[in-house]
Amino acid sequence: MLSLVLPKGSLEHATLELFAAADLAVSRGSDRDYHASIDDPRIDTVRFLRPQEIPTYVAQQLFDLGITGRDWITETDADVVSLGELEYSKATANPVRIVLAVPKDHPATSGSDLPDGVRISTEFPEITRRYFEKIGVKATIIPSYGATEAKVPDIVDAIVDLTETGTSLRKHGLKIIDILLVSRTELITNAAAYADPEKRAAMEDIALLLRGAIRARGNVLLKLNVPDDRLSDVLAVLPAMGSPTITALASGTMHAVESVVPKKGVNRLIPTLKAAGARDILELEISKIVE
Ligand SMILES: Nc1ncnc2c1ncn2[C@@H]1O[C@H](COP(=O)(O)OP(=O)(O)OP(=O)(O)O)[C@@H](O)[C@H]1O
Ligand SMILES: O=P(O)(O)OC[C@H]1O[C@H](OP(=O)(O)OP(=O)(O)O)[C@H](O)[C@@H]1O
Repeated sequence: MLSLVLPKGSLEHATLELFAAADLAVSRGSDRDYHASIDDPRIDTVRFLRPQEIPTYVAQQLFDLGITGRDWITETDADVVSLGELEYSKATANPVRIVLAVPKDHPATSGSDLPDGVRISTEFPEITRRYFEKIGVKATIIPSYGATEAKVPDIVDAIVDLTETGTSLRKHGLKIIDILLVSRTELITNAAAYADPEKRAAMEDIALLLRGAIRARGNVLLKLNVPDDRLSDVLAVLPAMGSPTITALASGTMHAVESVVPKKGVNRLIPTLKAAGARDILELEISKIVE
């Protein structure tokens, strides 16, 4: 029923991992195969394309559903309907930022400190044009096709580029003087597909599975038994997503406790729970959390 377009390039690997975790594993002949499939009756076709082009093709109804960055939706100004953000980037769960950067020793501390005629290299000429128009600086915008950081200071004075971890900017001795956009990965559709009740229901199912898989990341389920007289001590040290589930056991004077907790720190939490009186502690992986 749905035609789906996924991003090739920076987001490709993380997208494939997410779809597998959401029980929507993508099958294709090789990583050079731009046609793929998902063994799910809600998804008829799967294509891989560059994220820059995805908003336009989704807006033109060539695809019902797509994944791309907010940066390219803004740059292309495509008429798409967002089904919400998905918390992942190339390397982390954090958003990326489109920033204005200059060499570390440059006196400018914001975009408006730059003089008219300043030369800017960028892969985002529209976002850059709108920004300089807004701050009233007449910049010369030079489109870049990659390796943008390497062009300062001899080819251009400053760059507008994407940063996630900041590694590339640091490596090239650049400092950020303004943030033009904070961009997350998004699930997008068009008004026609969104207005079709069957397609909309299918897209909402897919969104729910993807979000459930993201929400589960970094969490585990702890199950433990606690003697009644130690219950308050154990609950005092047990973090919980919401509140823990507590069930009286059929025999004796014990309660069973279940709680979703962050994986980070569980190596300290388990001994602390044991010291507080917990027994029979199980740590289980979680594939999805749908609240
Ligand atoms: N660390 C990252 N570096 C680059 N893009 C990232 C990163 N994390 C997330 N993204 C997102 O991935 C998309 C990358 O799109 P784009 O087409 O510019 O790059 P690409 O296809 O990965 O190719 P290239 O790396 O050659 O620029 C953007 O929407 C961007 O916001
Ligand atoms: O802040 P960081 O974590 O270092 O990530 C950001 C860098 O990653 C991307 O470059 P990419 O490697 O895709 O090459 P490109 O410059 O040729 O697009 C982007 O254009 C930045 O240069």
